[in-house]
Amino acid sequence: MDKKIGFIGCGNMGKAILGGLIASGQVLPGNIWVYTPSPDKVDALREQYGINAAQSAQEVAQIADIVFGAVKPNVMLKVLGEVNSSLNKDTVVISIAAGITLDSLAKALGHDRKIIRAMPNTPALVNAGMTSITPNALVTSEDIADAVNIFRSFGLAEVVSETMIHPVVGVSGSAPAYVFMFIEAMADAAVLGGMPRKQAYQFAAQAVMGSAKMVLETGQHPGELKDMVCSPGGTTIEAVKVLEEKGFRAAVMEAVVKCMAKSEHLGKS
Ligand SMILES: NC(=O)C1=CN([C@@H]2O[C@H](COP(=O)(O)OP(=O)(O)OC[C@H]3O[C@@H](n4cnc5c(N)ncnc54)[C@H](OP(=O)(O)O)[C@@H]3O)[C@@H](O)[C@H]2O)C=CC1
Ligand SMILES: O=C(O)[C@@H]1CCC=N1
Repeated sequence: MDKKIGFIGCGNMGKAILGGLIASGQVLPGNIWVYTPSPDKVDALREQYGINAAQSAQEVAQIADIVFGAVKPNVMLKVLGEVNSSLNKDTVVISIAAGITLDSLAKALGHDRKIIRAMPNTPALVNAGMTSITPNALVTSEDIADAVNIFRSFGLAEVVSETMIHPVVGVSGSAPAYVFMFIEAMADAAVLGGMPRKQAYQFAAQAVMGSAKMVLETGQHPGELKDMVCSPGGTTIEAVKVLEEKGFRAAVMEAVVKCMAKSEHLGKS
């Protein structure tokens, strides 16, 4: 793609997108402009990836065809409002902020602006991201195809209606955090069993990745795949019983429900 891509803000999530995009070869580093308020952080990104360090958010807005707003939700509308007059007529603005609706983005940017609300996740950095894309009515099918290509260059991406955004945050945007906790806990137990820590993380992470791949690639129900592991009178069913007794599934569901509720609350505040 020869479009110019801009990042206003480039912390944990912005860096994951930037790193994934460059690794995919879809966009050349020379076609990417990044601004963050700390010059040393932009310089570090320029050294690591060879991108252009912008002096201001306005500079990114002037140059880029597609501008990522990758700042925290509490400053997103202010930051985008301040660069609005620097954007070109056809620029597509992609906000990745949790809880910031297309409606509030249009209020900050004007109702004639092409806006996409996206919800990515940090595995973008290792080519395994999952992103939802929700365009407003002004975004053309060509712009949508560009956005889908960008997000698919480092994982999976689906266009969804804005009503799906809270489940998306719960089941993919925030989900890496719960999965990392699960990996950490399994590895801690393996360490308790005598395994060296580094090896424990490798075994736990590979088990999670392999299991996820089986769900995605076999099309079989997760319960069926679980049953395939549980030998009668074996080791696994002992572990499964404890997870059921401790309310593992209910805890995960409750956590995701809380996450969705917070996403909804952010959208109203
Ligand atoms: N982290 C995640 O897993 C996910 C995050 N998101 C969304 O991504 C967004 C960013 O989150 P995350 O990357 O975690 O946050 P970070 O705090 O890691 O990054 C925020 C970035 O914004 C920059 N920034 C702060 N103030 C301004 C400003 N006034 N103008 C321009 N840039 C500014 C920061 O620069 P500096 O460091 O120089 O202050 C930093 O680069 C949020 O809206 C969040 O909802 C969405 C999906 C997943
Ligand atoms: O915790 C958050 O608010 C952001 C949104 C999704 C993942 N991280």
